[in-house]
Amino acid sequence: MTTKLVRIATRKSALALWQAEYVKAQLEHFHNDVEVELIPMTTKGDIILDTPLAKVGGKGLFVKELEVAMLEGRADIAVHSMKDVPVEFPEGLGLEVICPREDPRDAFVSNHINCLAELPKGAIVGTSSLRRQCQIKALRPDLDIRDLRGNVNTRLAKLDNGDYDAIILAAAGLIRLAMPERIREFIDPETMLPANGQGAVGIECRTNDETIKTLLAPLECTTTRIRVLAERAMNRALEGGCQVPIGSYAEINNQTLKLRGLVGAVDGSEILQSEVSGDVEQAESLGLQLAENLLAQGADKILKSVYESKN
Ligand SMILES: NCc1[nH]cc(CCC(=O)O)c1CC(=O)O
Repeated sequence: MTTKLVRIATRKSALALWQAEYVKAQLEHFHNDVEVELIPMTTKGDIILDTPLAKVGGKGLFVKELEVAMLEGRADIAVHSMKDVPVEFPEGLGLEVICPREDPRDAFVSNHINCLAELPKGAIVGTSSLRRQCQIKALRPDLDIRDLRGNVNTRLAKLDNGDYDAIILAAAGLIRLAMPERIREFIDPETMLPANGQGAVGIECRTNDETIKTLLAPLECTTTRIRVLAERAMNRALEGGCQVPIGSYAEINNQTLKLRGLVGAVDGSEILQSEVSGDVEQAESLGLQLAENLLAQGADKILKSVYESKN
């Protein structure tokens, strides 16, 4: 029996490494003839840390270098947080597997306040996500939203330093990094719609690499794939990357998929929302339908002004 080598291209942040180690452990669990090697690399998104992400522009800041490594044969797979993965893939690469989803909700994190609703007037909240910003602003126009960049640990350090009264992070990151106690409140999707794909880990590989695809197959989670497919279809139709004020969230009950979506003005002055449901087999077309509903409400005008303000 010859051992098969699987090389994982990964970012170096604690969360990226956790996700790569998770995939390594899963591959080793399902196959006794694989050897898995991690190839940590630095991406453009990791380097440009002093500019608000929304202004950096360019989709896929965190994935490009990993993709080049696979195309050049220096790595076999890349493990991504689905919400950072652009909707389109380069020629020759594809998303092969979507793993089981962690909690998709946003988390309210603070050292002295219990929940979003208890924030005093004028409190400083850290987030650099336009999606989080617009939803918080719509709910609480009195809050002072300030930019917050960096990986999960950097953001927590800035909170602990007293720069903010509270920060908003994906619950999934805190859970995976073994810091669930940091979460004061899981923010209900009714209050704040998560980003498409939030909490899900995806695996990308060369589309013609049958050996790797066979090895990856057991890691797939069908329900997560369907949910994320619907959420991403909406984003794709709105031509939204990850740095836009767009939220989407799919849930499955029996065979029925319920998809909610939102597009908001960055200052929270306008929030468009819609909801569709249908058979799980229709995941992608439900995503398109939802995007159309939002466009009919004027989502294109809001998104256009967001893109223009970035230039
Ligand atoms: N944009 C950064 C990013 N990409 C994925 C996660 C969290 C984990 C996930 O959504 O799977 C985070 C951090 C955050 O938003 O708090």
